[in-house]
Amino acid sequence: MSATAPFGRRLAAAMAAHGPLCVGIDPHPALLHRWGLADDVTGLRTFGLRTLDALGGRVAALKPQSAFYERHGSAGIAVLEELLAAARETGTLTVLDVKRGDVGSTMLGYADAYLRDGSPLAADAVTLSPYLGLGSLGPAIEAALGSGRGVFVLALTSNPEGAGVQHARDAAGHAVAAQVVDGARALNAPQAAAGEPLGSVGLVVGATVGAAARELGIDLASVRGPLLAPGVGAQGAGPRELAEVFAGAERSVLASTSRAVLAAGPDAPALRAAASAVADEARVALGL
Ligand SMILES: O=C(O)c1cc(=O)[nH]c(=O)n1[C@@H]1O[C@H](COP(=O)(O)O)[C@@H](O)[C@H]1O
Repeated sequence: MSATAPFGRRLAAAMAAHGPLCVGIDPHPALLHRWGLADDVTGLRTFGLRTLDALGGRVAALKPQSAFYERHGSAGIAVLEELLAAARETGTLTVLDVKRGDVGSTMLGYADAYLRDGSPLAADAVTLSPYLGLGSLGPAIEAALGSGRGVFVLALTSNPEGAGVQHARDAAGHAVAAQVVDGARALNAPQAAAGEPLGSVGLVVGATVGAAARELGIDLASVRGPLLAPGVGAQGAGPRELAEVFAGAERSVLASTSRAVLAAGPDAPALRAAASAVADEARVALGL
């Protein structure tokens, strides 16, 4: 499939081929230590490249967590650039987890950094935060859609603190998260009308959020875009939670886990076995 095919189409094909799992590359200091690596840029580089080597071409997507690269300064960013380039070579989809959100004029800068052909930090998709207003993300969303890339906008996050903001309702009783969902649905409408299996504007909906979507009157299936579901594994969600949270929207779910798989490393077969077990559980839970 061409690299410029829409992100949603490319992701749907990767999920059909490898199962509905994204593995996060989160080089926590404790994981570097566990893998027998130093908490420095050499350790960081080895950690990411070994994970890519073990899982590249075997999971639907890999999600490097920018924070753990940024904590090593510019040398850490260079390692992230190398990892993204190596993933591009293997054809493995990358979701760069940066959770950016700023005024529109500044979003242009982030769009250029992460969503432009030829940028050293270009990924297939990025995570975005809509709390300066979904409309402020416009420049990044336009850049993504114009270059066959995608975005995942935070809607219902996996952390317990998210509810205070995301469940808040406006005077008409419409929850903040529901407004994010409405925006994503509208942005995906042209791709849905064109018959794409998934739109390129995804949402983040934690696998830990329980009945929140239903209680807030949100129809997740109506988004017609991918639903990145972190919280699987270390944050406590498993197959039962995936089935409960995403009932009716199963085909859109990209379950996401980081530490639960990474802790099986650094041995490549052990990493593969861990990822494949979580992918199988997710597939069964979602009835796919
Ligand atoms: O955007 C994300 O991926 C994300 C959103 C969210 O609501 N919750 C969440 O945990 N994440 C990210 O997903 C990863 C979860 O890692 P584990 O808890 O180790 O599986 C981290 O990189 C988080 O920053």
